[in-house]
Amino acid sequence: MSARQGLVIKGLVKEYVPGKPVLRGIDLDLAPEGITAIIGPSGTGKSTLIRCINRLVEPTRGEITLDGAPLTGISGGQLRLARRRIGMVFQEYNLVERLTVMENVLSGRLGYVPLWRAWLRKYPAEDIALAFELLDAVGLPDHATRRADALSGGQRQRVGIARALMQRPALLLADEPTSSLDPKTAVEIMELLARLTQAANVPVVINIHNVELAKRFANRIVGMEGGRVVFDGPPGDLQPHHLRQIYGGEDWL
Ligand SMILES: Nc1ncnc2c1ncn2[C@@H]1O[C@H](COP(=O)(O)OP(=O)(O)OP(=O)(O)O)[C@@H](O)[C@H]1O
Repeated sequence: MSARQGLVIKGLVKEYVPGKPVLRGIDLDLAPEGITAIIGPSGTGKSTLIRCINRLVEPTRGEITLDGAPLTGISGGQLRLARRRIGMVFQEYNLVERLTVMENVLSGRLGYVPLWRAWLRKYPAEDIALAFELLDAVGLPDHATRRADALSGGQRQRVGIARALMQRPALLLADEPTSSLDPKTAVEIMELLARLTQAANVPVVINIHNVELAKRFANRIVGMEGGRVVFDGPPGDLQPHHLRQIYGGEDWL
């Protein structure tokens, strides 16, 4: 398949409980560049949507393709190959706490490196060079040998971003990457994510609660409510009436 067709989602439905859809038919066509922010109230299915894309959650119906290659309807080795092209940044970082920063970053290559090499910690020299480059890029050049559990939240998320980029992904998913961080660190992490993914030409789909951050950093906002997309457009088009529709009520506006 030719490269760079972006992420295409058609008729995506997810029912954790049969007959009770959480996602009720999502259609999205995302360009292979820029940041798309998914906003919406708690429980509306934002995480479910993100996790259907990399198949951490199994869609009930619908199709998803990345650069023309299917992400749905595949399993085993095919799914492993597809997944290694999708980086993921998590709210709670998901680092291996007792391992060093460097080992955590290198683990982004696990889908590419034979298991025996990973066990023996014999990563190819080019992977190690890239890991140092990324540690530098995320502002942690002197932290390679520190254990992950000795880092602050912001530093952990920097490692999480480096690990995701270590995959040389065709798509980066971020599930509330700033929700555990203080407001200043949250902005710094968003700036970093935006800068590095733009430099690497990697499109990002980010699930985010903070509407201001979404508007500041995303090129496109997808507003969800009740398992459906109710707004889809550039940040400048997102008006208070859309926010009322997405979040309900207006006392909070
Ligand atoms: N593994 C699961 N089994 C059953 N129900 C689930 C599961 N995961 C999520 N749900 C339900 O699906 C709905 C959507 O959850 P999801 O986490 O996708 O929403 P969200 O919009 O990301 O919420 P939040 O912003 O609070 O993270 C919720 O009602 C949730 O309880």
